[in-house]
Amino acid sequence: MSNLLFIDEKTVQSLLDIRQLVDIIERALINFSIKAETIAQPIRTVVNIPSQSAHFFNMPCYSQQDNALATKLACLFPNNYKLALPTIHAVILLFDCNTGVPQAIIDADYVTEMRTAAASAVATKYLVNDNYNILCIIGSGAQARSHLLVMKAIFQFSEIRICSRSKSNAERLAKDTNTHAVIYDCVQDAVQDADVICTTTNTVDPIVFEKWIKQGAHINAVGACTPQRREIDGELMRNAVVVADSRESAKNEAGDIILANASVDAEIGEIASGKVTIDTNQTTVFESLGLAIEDAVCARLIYDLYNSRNVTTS
Ligand SMILES: NC(=O)C1=CN([C@@H]2O[C@H](COP(=O)(O)OP(=O)(O)OC[C@H]3O[C@@H](n4cnc5c(N)ncnc54)[C@H](O)[C@@H]3O)[C@@H](O)[C@H]2O)C=CC1
Ligand SMILES: O=C(O)C1=NCCCC1
Repeated sequence: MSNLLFIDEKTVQSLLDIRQLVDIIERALINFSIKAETIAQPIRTVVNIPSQSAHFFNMPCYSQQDNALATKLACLFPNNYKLALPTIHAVILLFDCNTGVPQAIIDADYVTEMRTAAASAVATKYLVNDNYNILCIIGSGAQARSHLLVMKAIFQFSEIRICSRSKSNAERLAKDTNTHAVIYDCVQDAVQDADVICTTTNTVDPIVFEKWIKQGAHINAVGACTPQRREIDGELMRNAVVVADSRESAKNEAGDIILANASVDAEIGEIASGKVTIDTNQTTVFESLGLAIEDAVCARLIYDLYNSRNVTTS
């Protein structure tokens, strides 16, 4: 194991380009949905830590065409905000596909933030109504930040709204990301007439309701990744066109779907590949659970770029 690399967060940040990231995530989502035989990705295991309302995820994946064999280990500790610590900490372990030799341990906090936003960008590309104007980000944490950065880089919105329970956090996020944003602390007001809504919160109970949103809006529902949590109200989930990153993950992990008794109409990879077509005049929800393949392709890209550029920033 003498060549095992550790690639730190700063180096990861210097290597990843948003457009390239969105492209590889789109390819990964397509392969996941239509070339399933070349990918091995069991449903992730989740170890619960009840004393902290926390979860420890193990997310393994092998993708033949991406030359990627990796697992991500991620901790979700929602109470960390009390300690001014990030809620999610993650590392990816990358292995050589031919020999099983470990190649790298990669700090995956930034990867988790950006690849999730990239998946939302792919969903938005295929599900948003052509005449979109207003983006509304709900939440002001790590995912809110990455979603703002990626959405701004990929789409042209005429108005950006950030909604957070604390207006000062939303203002800070706008300042940090150099975003001219309208700030809200009321979700009902913030989502009114919005064309794209990204929910990026740790809430347990629904915060977005059908009667508040515009018919034909597109929602990237990112925050509710366990069967007990939901961000989107049941009526909206049952009436909208629901697109998931993975049907199997949705069935096992998505509180928004399980608790609403809603169904998944398609996987985003099926739509991006052209296998399934969706009428974008309908209200759509992209239910994002987060897939190990997204992390595996990022890890391979980061490792290859690191070696080709021989970057050392630390
Ligand atoms: N779909 C995916 O692939 C991924 C999903 N996630 C999920 O995204 C969520 C957010 O993650 P981070 O941004 O890293 O967390 P964070 O802790 O940095 O941000 C969470 C935000 O939610 C807000 N919030 C919490 N409860 C709320 C409520 N009841 N109403 C309104 N806002 C509320 C907080 O104020 C904060 O702004 C987590 O629940 C996590 O499980 C995280 C990574 C990947
Ligand atoms: O997909 C991921 O990565 C995560 N999803 C749920 C929360 C922890 C990280």
